[in-house]
Amino acid sequence: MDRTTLVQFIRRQEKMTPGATGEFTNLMNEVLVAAKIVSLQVNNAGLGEDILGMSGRVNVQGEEVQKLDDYANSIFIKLVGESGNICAITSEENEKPVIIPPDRAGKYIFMVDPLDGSSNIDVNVNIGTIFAVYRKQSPGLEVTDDDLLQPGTQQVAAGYIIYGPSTLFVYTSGNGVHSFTLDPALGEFFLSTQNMKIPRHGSTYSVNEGNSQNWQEPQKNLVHYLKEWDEATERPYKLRYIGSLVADFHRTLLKGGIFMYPGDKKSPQGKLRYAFEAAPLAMIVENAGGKATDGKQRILDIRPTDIHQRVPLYIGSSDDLDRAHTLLG
Ligand SMILES: O=P(O)(O)OC[C@H]1O[C@](O)(COP(=O)(O)O)[C@@H](O)[C@@H]1O
Ligand SMILES: [Mg+2]
Ligand SMILES: [Mg+2]
Repeated sequence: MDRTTLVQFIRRQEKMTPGATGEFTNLMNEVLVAAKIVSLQVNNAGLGEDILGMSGRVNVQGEEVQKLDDYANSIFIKLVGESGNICAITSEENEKPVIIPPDRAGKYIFMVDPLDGSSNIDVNVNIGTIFAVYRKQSPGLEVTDDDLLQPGTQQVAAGYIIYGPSTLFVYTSGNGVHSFTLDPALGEFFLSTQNMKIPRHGSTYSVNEGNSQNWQEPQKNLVHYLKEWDEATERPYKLRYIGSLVADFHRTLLKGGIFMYPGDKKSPQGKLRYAFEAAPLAMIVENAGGKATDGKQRILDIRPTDIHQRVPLYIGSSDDLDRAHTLLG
């Protein structure tokens, strides 16, 4: 393993940006410290402090909040919010944006799904954090919708952390996708893979087939096609579905294939959130040579109208996405 640390790597990349002031590196340093703290808690969940189970709260999404959701949310908001580089934070767990007082604010905006894969917290299956960084767009000190509701193309950086057998930090700032592994003994993330590229096509599809009775016909036809035997077009695909977006996406990034969370008759916009899940992963997959759409349009081109907007998500290998779009019509 390369002994380049995550901060060294980010500082080196930022230095290549004309006029860079080091603020971005400072911000990312707070993100990775928050990730280390959450990783410690996740890896020791069940030991000592009672961090498992429900918090008794229901969030703006109408979902029961687990204690680890709340814990991760508080850690990222506190550390990133106090970095001095942020003017606002939006979180899947907070109905309203957290606005930083102007005397302690900076030029970036941080958007976060602090704990992704909540249904897997108490069964010791991979969970994670997904985040995005934007620049403040509006002039002056006030934070406006122009700052909070930006299309994914405006992301300065995006990344995710996977907490599990090893804690991985995967990240892009538009110059390739790079992964870092946490050395728990040293408490440091070290570079493990530079310039990750997703295979042009894979052999797995990833979707919750339990929802199939609510799918529209084109979605049903697509999954039926993927499951049919046809050696000439390398089918059938194998089904792999963990129920943690970060883990299903990470496998797709490494092995190729397609992950889908479609809209359906009950939830036309699907389940996943644009700002905290779809847009960050879309920036990553495109920087790795893959594609991400809502079944029709490029995810990154969508301008959200609400910070908690949901969007159908099709993401993965370029050939598999092209095949899906042909069948979805
Ligand atoms: O249980 P379902 O409907 O298949 O949904 C699974 C999806 O829900 C999620 O857990 C939603 O994310 P949160 O856990 O952050 O709410 C994704 O990680 C996962 O892909
Ligand atoms: Mg999530
Ligand atoms: Mg979450």
